[in-house]
Amino acid sequence: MDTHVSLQGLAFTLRERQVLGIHGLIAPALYNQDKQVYRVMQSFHRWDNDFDRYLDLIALQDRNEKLFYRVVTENVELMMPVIYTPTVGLACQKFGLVYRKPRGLYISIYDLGHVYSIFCNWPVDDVKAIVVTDGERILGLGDLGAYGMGIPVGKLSLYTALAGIHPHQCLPILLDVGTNNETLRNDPLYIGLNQKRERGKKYDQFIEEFMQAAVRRYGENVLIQFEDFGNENAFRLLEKYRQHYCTFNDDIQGTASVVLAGITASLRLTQKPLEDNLFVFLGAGEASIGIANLLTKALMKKGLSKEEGCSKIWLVDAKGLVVKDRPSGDITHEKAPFAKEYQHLVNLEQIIKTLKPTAIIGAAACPGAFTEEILKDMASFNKRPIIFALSNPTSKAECTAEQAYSFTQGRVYTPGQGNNAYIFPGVALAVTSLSIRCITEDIFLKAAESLAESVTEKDLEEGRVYPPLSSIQSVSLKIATDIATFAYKNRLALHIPEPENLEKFIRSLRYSTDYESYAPDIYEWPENAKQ
Ligand SMILES: NC(=O)C1=CN([C@@H]2O[C@H](COP(=O)(O)OP(=O)(O)OC[C@H]3O[C@@H](n4cnc5c(N)ncnc54)[C@H](OP(=O)(O)O)[C@@H]3O)[C@@H](O)[C@H]2O)C=CC1
Ligand SMILES: CC(=O)C(=O)O
Ligand SMILES: [Mg+2]
Repeated sequence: MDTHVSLQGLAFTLRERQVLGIHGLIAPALYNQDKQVYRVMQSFHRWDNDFDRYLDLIALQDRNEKLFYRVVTENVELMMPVIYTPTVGLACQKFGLVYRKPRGLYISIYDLGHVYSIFCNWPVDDVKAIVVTDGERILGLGDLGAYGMGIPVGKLSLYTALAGIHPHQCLPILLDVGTNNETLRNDPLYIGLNQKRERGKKYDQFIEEFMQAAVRRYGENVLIQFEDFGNENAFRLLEKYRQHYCTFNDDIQGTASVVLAGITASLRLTQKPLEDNLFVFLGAGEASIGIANLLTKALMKKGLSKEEGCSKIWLVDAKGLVVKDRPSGDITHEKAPFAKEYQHLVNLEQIIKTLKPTAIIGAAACPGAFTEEILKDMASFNKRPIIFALSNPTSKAECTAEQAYSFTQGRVYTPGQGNNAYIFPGVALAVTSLSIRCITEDIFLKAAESLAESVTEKDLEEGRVYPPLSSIQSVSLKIATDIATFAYKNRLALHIPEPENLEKFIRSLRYSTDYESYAPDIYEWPENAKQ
């Protein structure tokens, strides 16, 4: 009963209320969806903090999904920071409080051997996209174990809100292998397994079984987006599965694409060709290595060799500058191509003074690492320094936009959010609409080009290197269409016949927030209920 009553609420017509047997169970007023939107917005603005707004919105998502997506799609700039970063970070930290109605599947290490049967408990048969996490590196907040479920839920909400992928075709999954976060394990509200993280062979078996079960249940075309896995597993699992499954790692590949797009757009302001730039990354993890690799690919497209491309990119990790033969040894396989023959500097201010980069990119979750001195130095070496502070949530950012503007003596512009949310919904839309089974690096390069093209001269004048969030739905559609065109040219799209007009085809598949009719309405609306 409750499901029916809340599904459309006061927007049920009189006839629908009678046919469904819910007449009298809701107040007599007949609302249309516009009026419901008005009520939601009143409620949204009543709160004085975003966490309460988050709770309000996810309660609406549970109650009336179409209304939820209508308000989010119409108010992306206002609502994205609430249902996604930065508020989703806080929501994950407090997920024991947030957890009411489970949205998505929880599969634990104890389900090893029967993971497929857990998939079969999910009541939807035509899932097209899964976002999965094991909760080990939730944004820059570290290991949040089962509390990490907020991330797949938030990401998939954007699949629908930004790309129009049907919500019932999206499945958030939390793989619970324990947590090494002792505070959480002692938290009486914790909802996950109270044990340390499983690692090694058993973990790998679990992931393998998960991948196989996902395909067995939903077919080989099901998209599996890895999100917020710990560094060690993220790279390994991407390498292991990228050729054989329809999968990508958003933190590595989606981030790479969004940052490459931002850099490409920035070059229109600095008027410096890509190959004349020098990049220093703070952090040499999933985000930084992903960006560095795609940037190298873009440099190679400009005619540089791989070595020449890598020579433009310097990494700084927890042990300082990534150089060959440094005392601590440990240059991982991913960092190795970027390790230089150079002295081992550890202090970032000193590194910046010595290397004089044109661009600095922060993805180390070290708040405030781009100090006043670094920002001032960047402004002294460059007329228009390129500064990306990527770490999430905002409390972990290397600097604020305001600091970047004031310490570089620049004008104050409208800050944007350099977030992979500009990329993954468009990629997912192309992949799920046209059955692209292998998501290659070239697809992320194409997505970056497409996103950079969406940046207008007006955006640049206003200091934006990304389109405004208010246009992100049309940007996602353009990215999807450009990827689709590329995929057909390169025999990556399996949907046949190839649609004549790709944009029209993709658009036609998109989710509508209009209500379904549950019964033909034989009654006229009373005059006083009309809007
Ligand atoms: N804006 C966006 O779209 C995205 C933002 N991010 C954000 O980027 C951040 C990093 O994510 P990710 O790369 O996946 O995380 P990882 O855990 O993979 O990498 C973190 C990196 O930071 C380095 N690091 C840690 N402490 C220091 C320090 N004191 N000085 C220098 N380097 C340090 C680590 O060094 P070492 O290798 O030595 O351990 C590691 O290389 C997070 O805050 C995340 O939210 C991530 C993806 C997308
Ligand atoms: C945005 C994102 O994916 C992250 O910070 O992990
Ligand atoms: Mg992430």
